[in-house]
Amino acid sequence: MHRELLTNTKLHPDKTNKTNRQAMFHLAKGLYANWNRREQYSILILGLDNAGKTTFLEMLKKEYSKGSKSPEKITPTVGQNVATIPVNNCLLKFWDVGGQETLRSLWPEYYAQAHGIIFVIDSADRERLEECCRTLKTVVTDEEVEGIPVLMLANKQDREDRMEVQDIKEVFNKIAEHLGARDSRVLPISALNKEGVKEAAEWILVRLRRNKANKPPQYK
Ligand SMILES: Nc1nc2c(ncn2[C@@H]2O[C@H](COP(=O)(O)OP(=O)(O)OP(=O)(O)O)[C@@H](O)[C@H]2O)c(=O)[nH]1
Ligand SMILES: [Mg+2]
Repeated sequence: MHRELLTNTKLHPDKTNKTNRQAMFHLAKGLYANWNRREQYSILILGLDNAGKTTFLEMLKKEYSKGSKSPEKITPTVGQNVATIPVNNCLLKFWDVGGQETLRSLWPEYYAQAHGIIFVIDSADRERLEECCRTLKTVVTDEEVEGIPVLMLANKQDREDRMEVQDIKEVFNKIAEHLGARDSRVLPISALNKEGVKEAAEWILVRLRRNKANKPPQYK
């Protein structure tokens, strides 16, 4: 019986070669696919309406990939804008959601999937600084956001009526104390002039990678 089976399964030398070649091909294909897979992190862009979130995202697209909207075509976000952008051999999937007060109740829906948060501040909007602080506090004290890196962007640095970066840092670093051991930073940028945009993406990517063991990326 065994002998019969063996005899029956004995392959013709040509067939063996073909089978081996096929196996090698599939192995190589699998290895290549795995080797070629990139880490993908999701980043949530938050901040009050008019802070410059969508402008920041469009400028990121301009910096790292093709096809971005020109600033004059950007309108207030009612739903969400999603863009996956390749940065330093990784993929950053940005979720830009509307900042109007009525839309902020939707933010927590995104927390669970976020590997990091970018909070955009309008450096020229003194009147809403208090509202901005309150909003950020609500975000960073949410337990679903616990442990993930938070980058605060003091945007619109090109405006003459902007608040001093040092003053903004003082206010927002106090809130960042809530972040405990988490990585956080205030960076000055001008989304409109594409200044500081690349630095922001690189800063957050380093922190996302550092936090990889706590919140693993997806592989794409
Ligand atoms: N001067 C200046 N204006 C900016 C800058 N970034 C954005 N703006 C302007 O601010 C306004 C609002 O920008 P958006 O990007 O739509 O703001 P948003 O945060 O996405 O707003 P919502 O979608 O309503 O939450 C637009 O008129 C932009 O051109 C900047 O760096 N400097
Ligand atoms: Mg927007």
